[in-house]
Amino acid sequence: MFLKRIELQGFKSFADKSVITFDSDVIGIVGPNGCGKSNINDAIRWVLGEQSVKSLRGSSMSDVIFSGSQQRKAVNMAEVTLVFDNSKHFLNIDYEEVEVTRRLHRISGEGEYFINQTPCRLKDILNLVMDTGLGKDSLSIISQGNISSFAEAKPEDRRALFEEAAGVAKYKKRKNDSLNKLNRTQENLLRLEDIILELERQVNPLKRQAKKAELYLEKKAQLETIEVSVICDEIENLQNKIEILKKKSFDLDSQKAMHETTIQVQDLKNMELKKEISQLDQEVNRLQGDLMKVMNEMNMLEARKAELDEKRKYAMEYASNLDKAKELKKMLEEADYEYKDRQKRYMDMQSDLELTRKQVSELENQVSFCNQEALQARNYLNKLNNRKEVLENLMRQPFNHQQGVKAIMDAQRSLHGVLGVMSQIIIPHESYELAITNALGGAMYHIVTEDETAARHAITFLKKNHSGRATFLPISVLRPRSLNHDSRTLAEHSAGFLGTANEFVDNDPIFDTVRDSLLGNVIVCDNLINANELAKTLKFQYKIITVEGDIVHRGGSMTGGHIRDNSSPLTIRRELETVKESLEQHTLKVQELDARQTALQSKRESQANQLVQLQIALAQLQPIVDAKRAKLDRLKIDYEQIAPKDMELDAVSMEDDIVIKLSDMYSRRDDITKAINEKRDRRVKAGAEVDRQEMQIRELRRDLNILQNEEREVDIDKAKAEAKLDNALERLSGNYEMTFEYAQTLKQEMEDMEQARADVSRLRSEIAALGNVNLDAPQEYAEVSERFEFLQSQKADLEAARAKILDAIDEMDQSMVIQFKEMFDKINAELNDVFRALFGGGKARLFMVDPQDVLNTGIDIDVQPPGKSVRNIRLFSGGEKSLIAICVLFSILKARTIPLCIFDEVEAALDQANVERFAKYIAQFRGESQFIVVTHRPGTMAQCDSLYGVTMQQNGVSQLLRVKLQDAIEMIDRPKEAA
Ligand SMILES: Nc1ncnc2c1ncn2[C@@H]1O[C@H](COP(=O)(O)OP(=O)(O)OP(=O)(O)O)[C@@H](O)[C@H]1O
Repeated sequence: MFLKRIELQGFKSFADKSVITFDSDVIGIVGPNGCGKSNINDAIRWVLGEQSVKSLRGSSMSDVIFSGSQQRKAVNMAEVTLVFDNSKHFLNIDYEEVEVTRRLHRISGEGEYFINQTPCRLKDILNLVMDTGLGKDSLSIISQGNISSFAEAKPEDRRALFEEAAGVAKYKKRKNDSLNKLNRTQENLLRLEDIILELERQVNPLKRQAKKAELYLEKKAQLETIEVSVICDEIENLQNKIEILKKKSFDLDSQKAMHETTIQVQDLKNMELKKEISQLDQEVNRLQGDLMKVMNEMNMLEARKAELDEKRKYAMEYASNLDKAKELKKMLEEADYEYKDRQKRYMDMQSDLELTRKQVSELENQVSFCNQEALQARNYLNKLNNRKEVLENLMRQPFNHQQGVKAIMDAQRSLHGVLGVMSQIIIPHESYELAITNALGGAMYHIVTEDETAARHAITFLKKNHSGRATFLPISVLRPRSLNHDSRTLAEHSAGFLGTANEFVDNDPIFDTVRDSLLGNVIVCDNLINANELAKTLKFQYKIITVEGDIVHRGGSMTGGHIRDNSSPLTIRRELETVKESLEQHTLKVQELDARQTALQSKRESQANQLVQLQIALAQLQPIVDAKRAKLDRLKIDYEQIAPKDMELDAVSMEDDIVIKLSDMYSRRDDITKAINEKRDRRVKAGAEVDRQEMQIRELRRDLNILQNEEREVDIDKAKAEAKLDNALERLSGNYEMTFEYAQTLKQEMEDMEQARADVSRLRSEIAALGNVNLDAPQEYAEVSERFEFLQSQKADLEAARAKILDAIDEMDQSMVIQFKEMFDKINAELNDVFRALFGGGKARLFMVDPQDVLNTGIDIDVQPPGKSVRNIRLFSGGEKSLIAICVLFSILKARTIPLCIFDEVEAALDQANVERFAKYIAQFRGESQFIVVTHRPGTMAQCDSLYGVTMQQNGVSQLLRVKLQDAIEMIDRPKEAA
């Protein structure tokens, strides 16, 4: 005996607490239709965990709670308890007696489960009865419907019964759990794979972006290191330059001040000279007045003397010889005095005349030489002016012979990215113009553009306007060229090597690439012999040019000679500068010569004038001297004729003599004339000095002008340098947020600043070539790849888990196959005997529809009752079908002990004889299994150890009572109402 007791309260028709105590193995439950017998069956299944409302014959779980009747109110809770004897440990629990309770509350809908009055989960109850044969799918609780549906069921549906019998439910459940787990794992894996795929899609582009960003940052850092040093160097150079320019400006200021002072001093001197000239003029005027006075007095004295001489002549006619002699002697002495005086004056005048004549002739020579020099200088000046005009014309129209270049440069403003023509972009160092001209050759007229697009637009422009052709140099695609390291070393150790052509030009740094591309690998040599030698040494790999413009081409061919007009845009600029310089010098020289010429001429004129004056004076004096001489001679003769030999004459005093006065007057006249001449001479000299000074002042003013221009240029250079300095500081603060002082602490010493600049522009173009850079990419990549790796490892874990689950399922499958097959064979072995016993002969056999697939195969039955050939179970009668099902049920009970079987009118369809066979067969299991049989059939009742009657005395409420066999039979036959 397994089930000891059932306690029901509020369950279906059992409104009151009802307790059924079982004390035997075969118990019959009897009663009229609808009294509540099957409700007992339902109650047992309900406690054992039935969840199907349908199989509990309701539409909701609350239908199991007593719903009231005419006399009774509905109750709010249903509770059923089963009490099991577990001394044989059918239930997997250590208790000897097990009490299982289920409770349901109508209002809350809440269900409660208890094992031995301890609350538990439904799952615990299901686990408790699992594989005991008491499961809801087992044949332990069989109703009439189950029996008839067994025959009708599909082979696949029948399988559950055998699985329950084989006790593989736990495997199946575990397998189901494992499969669910597998499904979840599979779903997780799929989800994970989707995410991994998505991440994979992100990872590679992010990796590329991260690499690009790292490259960008690396190049940026390199650029910063180099450019900061380059900018620092630039700033230092500019500061030095500004300092030098400031000093130069200061020097120029001082020079200017000196010039201005000198001009002031010269002006002052000139004023003084002019004052002197005016004084001299006044003095000359005064002297001329004096001269007039002297001349007047002289005339007066001459007249008086003539008068005196007349008087003497008259007196002499009437005087004695002695008196005559005295008088003659006096006259003789006067005449001698006069003659000597005039003679002396004549001689003095003559030597003055000679001296003046010499001076005049010398001055004439000087004037003529100066004239010649001035003429030559003027001619040369004209030539220079003509050349300047030609060169300026060429400078204004540099591309007259290059139609395409001219068209582009005329339209430069409207064409984007056209930067200029090579010949305008680079400026050769002094005396390298020819060399650079020949190094560039035709490339001198190539047009530099920012990039290929600009060049393409310019070419389209030329085509569209039929404006000729031109060659373009897009900076963005040009690469700097240079001598390779070995060649450079060889060249540097060769005679005459001066450098590469790019080292002999100046240009804006933005054109460095173009310059180096065209000139970086062209060598400059001092002369052709050395150029040939060097070409040989370098195996004719490089173009070599000489300072004179001769060329040794790559491969060894040579070009050279003299070009009559060697003007090129590069040489013109220098030539124009030279021409302008010599124009200035020659203009000065001509001015100087002009001033000298004027001074010499005026001096010569003055001297010539003086000479004429002297000649006139001499010519005037000559007859006077002759007359005085003749007079003296005549007087001497007269005196010797009349004067006695021994006559003593008193000494003649000539103190107050008119002759002396007259001589004095003549001397005074001469002195005044001389003084006048001297003053005039001095005036001429002072005039010349003024002219000279004025010329000097003009020169000083011109120099001052030059200094002012120079100062202006210095100021412009200084302003430019300051603007560049501001720009460099701005670059430092704008690009790198650094002050110059801080940048200096980071500055690295660069061996080759040019190389550093080239590196800066190279790095800049490399950075530009990188295009858009996502600076967050490294961080994003790190995060995504970390997540990617994490998910990969999760995937590996899930795959390992899946493999484990699959292994476990495989193991369970194997156990199930073995266990199922064993039980199936056992049942099959029993079936034939049971069949023969219940059918009174014939044979029956269970078989697997697909023996290859034991885990899923349907189970069919092959029966042959005695004397019948029909084997298909579906073709048998209802009773036969029930009996076949009962046969299978008994076979299972024989193959495997089931502690409790509840049969609910399973034999209803059997005839009397079969009922008895059935009932007797049950009796065979007594001691092994307990049977609770709900029946209407007396044959069955007769085999029961005890019988319980279910009545419904109160309308709608079931009640239980123990009855005897006869009472039971009567109970069934009695109508329900009567009961
Ligand atoms: N929740 C409920 N509350 C009250 N009565 C209920 C409830 N559920 C079912 N019943 C009653 O139970 C009876 C059905 O009981 P059951 O099916 O057990 O009868 P039976 O004795 O097995 O009849 P038969 O011999 O015809 O099979 C019906 O009269 C029905 O009214």
